[in-house]
Amino acid sequence: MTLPEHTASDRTFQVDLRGLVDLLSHHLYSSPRVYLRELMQNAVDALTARRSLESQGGFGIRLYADGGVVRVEDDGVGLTEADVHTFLATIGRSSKRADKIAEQRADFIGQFGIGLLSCFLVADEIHVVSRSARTPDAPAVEWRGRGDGSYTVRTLPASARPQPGTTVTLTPRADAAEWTRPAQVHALARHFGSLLRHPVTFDDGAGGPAVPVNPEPAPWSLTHPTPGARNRALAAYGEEVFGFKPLDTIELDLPAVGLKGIACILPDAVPSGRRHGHRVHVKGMLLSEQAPEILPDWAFFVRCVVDAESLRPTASRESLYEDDTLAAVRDALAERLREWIAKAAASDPDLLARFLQVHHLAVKSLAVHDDEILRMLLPWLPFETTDGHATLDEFARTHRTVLVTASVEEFRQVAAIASAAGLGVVNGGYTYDRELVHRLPEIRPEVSVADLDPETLTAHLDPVDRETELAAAAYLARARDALAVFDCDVALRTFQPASAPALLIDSRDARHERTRSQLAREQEGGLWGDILGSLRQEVPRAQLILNQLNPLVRTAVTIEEPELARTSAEALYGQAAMLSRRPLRPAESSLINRSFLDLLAHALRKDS
Ligand SMILES: Nc1ncnc2c1ncn2[C@@H]1O[C@H](COP(=O)(O)OP(=O)(O)OP(=O)(O)O)[C@@H](O)[C@H]1O
Repeated sequence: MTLPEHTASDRTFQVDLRGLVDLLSHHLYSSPRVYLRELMQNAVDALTARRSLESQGGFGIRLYADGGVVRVEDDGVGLTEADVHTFLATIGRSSKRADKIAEQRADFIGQFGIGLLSCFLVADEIHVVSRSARTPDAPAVEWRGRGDGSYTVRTLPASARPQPGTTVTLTPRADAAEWTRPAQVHALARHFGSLLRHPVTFDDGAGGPAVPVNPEPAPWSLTHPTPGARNRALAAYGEEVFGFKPLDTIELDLPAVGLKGIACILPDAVPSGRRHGHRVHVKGMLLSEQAPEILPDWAFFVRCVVDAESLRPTASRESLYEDDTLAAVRDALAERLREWIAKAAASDPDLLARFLQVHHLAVKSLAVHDDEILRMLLPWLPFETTDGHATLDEFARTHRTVLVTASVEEFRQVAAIASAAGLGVVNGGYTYDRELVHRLPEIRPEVSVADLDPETLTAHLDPVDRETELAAAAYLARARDALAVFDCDVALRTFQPASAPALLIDSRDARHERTRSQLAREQEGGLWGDILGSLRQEVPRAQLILNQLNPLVRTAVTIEEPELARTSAEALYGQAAMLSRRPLRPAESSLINRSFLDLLAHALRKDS
C-alpha cells in the first residue's frame, strides 16, 4: 500500500503586531519618549535623501503638538504609493538599506525598518500624508496604520499636499499624555535635536509663532576670534550640558569618522573605576547621554559630548554598535587625552598641578599600565612622604635613595624615626603607590629606590651600652611580663627624635601569626589544634622599642615600685599603639583606659 503524497505548500509567517510593539516597548526602548526621536530621525533621513536629489537648501522639519495631536512634518524626499506599501507597511523593510543606495547607507541614521513602530507606544494609529520628490507627478498619498496590524492607503489630490515631503500625525492615547503634552514634546525635541543640522521648529498651537528647536549650531562648528574665546565658548557649552564648570576643555576632532566634540575635565575627583556616560550624537541626533564605550575605562576624569557621522547606532538607537570603527574612535580619543596631558606637562604647569590635585588617583591607576603616562607624569604625582605631601620630583631632589614602605601602618611606625635619621621615606601603602615609586629610576636613573620595613629599621637602631642595659634590666623584665598578653617583646635602644618615647613594631605578619597561634592554643589537643600547631613558625613578635634618649623613658627604667613600673610600660605601649594609627584591639583599648586611670590615681595619691 502506498501512502498518499503530501505536497508542501509555502506559507508566510503571521506577525502579531501588538506582541511586537510590546516587545519593543519593554525590551528595546528605554522609554515611550523615543517615539519623537524616531519621527525626527525619519524626517532627517528624508531630508538627507532629498538633498542627494537637489542641492537647493531651505528645507526643514516642523513639529506641532497642541495636546490633541502630535505632528512631525518634513520637506524630505517623500513617498509614492508604491513606497508606502513597500516601506511603511512592511515591518523590517527600510528604504535606507535598498541595494541601490547601499553605498549611501552611512548617510542615514535609520536602517532597521522598525523605528516607526515606536509610535504605537503612544498612539493606536499612525497617520501619514506624503508626496514624493523623486516622482514629482505622483499624487499625494495617505496611509493609516493601526496597532492591530491593519492599514489603509489612498491617494489624494495634489492640492492636499502641494510640495514634496511627509507629515506624520499621531492622536495619542490618554495614558501617553505624559509624553505628548506640548511642553514635553518641545523639551524632547530640544533634548534629541539640539544639534541637528536642519532647521527644526516647534509650534504649540496656541497661536504664537513657531519657535526654533535648534537655533544654535554645534559650538565647535562656529569660528571664534581667538583660541581663548573658542575655549571659553566650548567650556560654557560643556557647563550647559553637564552642569559643572570643566577644569579644562579638550577639543576633539577625528575627520576620518566625521567626529567633532569636546571632552570636559571634571572639576572634582571621582571614585576610580566609575565609568562615566558620554553624550553621543550621530548626525546631530542625540543617541545616548550615557555611552561609556567611546572612551577607555581609564578616562574616568572626563565627560565628552561628541557628534559623529559614521558611528553605527544599535536598533534601540540608545547605544553604539561595537565594531572596528568604534574601537578606532576609542583609541583616537584616548590619544587626544594623552596629548592634552603631555601638553599640560610640557607647557602649562599650573594647569597640570590643578589637574593632578583633583585626579592624581585616576592618573596613578593609568600610569601603572601606561608607560607613556608614567614617563610624563610620575615625577609630578603627589605622594605622602617623610617631608609631607610632595611630588616625587621634589622628593628625589633631596633624597637620592628613596625608601618606600609596604603599608600605611608601617609608614606611620617608621616615619618619625626615619626622618630624624635623615632618611627619606614614601608611604607606599596606598593603592598603586609602592609600585609607582619603584619605577622612578626608569625616569630618574640617578635615584635608587628600596623597600623599608620596620624590622630593617629597628635592626639599625643603636643599642645602649652594657651598663645602661643592666640598669634597665629589672624594668624591662616587668614590662615584658606586663605586655606578654600582647605577645610583645620590649627592648631599649637610642634613636632620634629624642621626643619619641617608644616605637611599636607590629607587622601584619606578626599579627597573623599571633591570631593563628592563639587559635592553635584554643583548639589544644583536637585535630585543628595539631594542624595549626604544626604550622607554627618562628613567631615574629611585636616589639616595643623604648628610646633611651627620651627623658620620660630614662626615668621610667629606674622605677622600682612593681605596680607603677607595670602601669608605665602599659601606658608606653598604649601610646605607641595609638601613634601607629592602626585600629586598636579591644584588649588594647581597655589597657589604655586602665593605665591612664592608674597613672592618674598614682599622681593624685602622690599629691595628697
Ligand atoms: N518622514 C519620512 N519620509 C520619507 N520616508 C519615510 C519617513 N518615515 C519613514 N519613511 C520610510 O519608511 C521606512 C521605515 O521607517 P522606520 O522608521 O520604520 O525604519 P528606518 O528608519 O528605515 O529604520 P530604523 O528602524 O533603523 O529607524 C523608511 O525606511 C522610509 O523609507
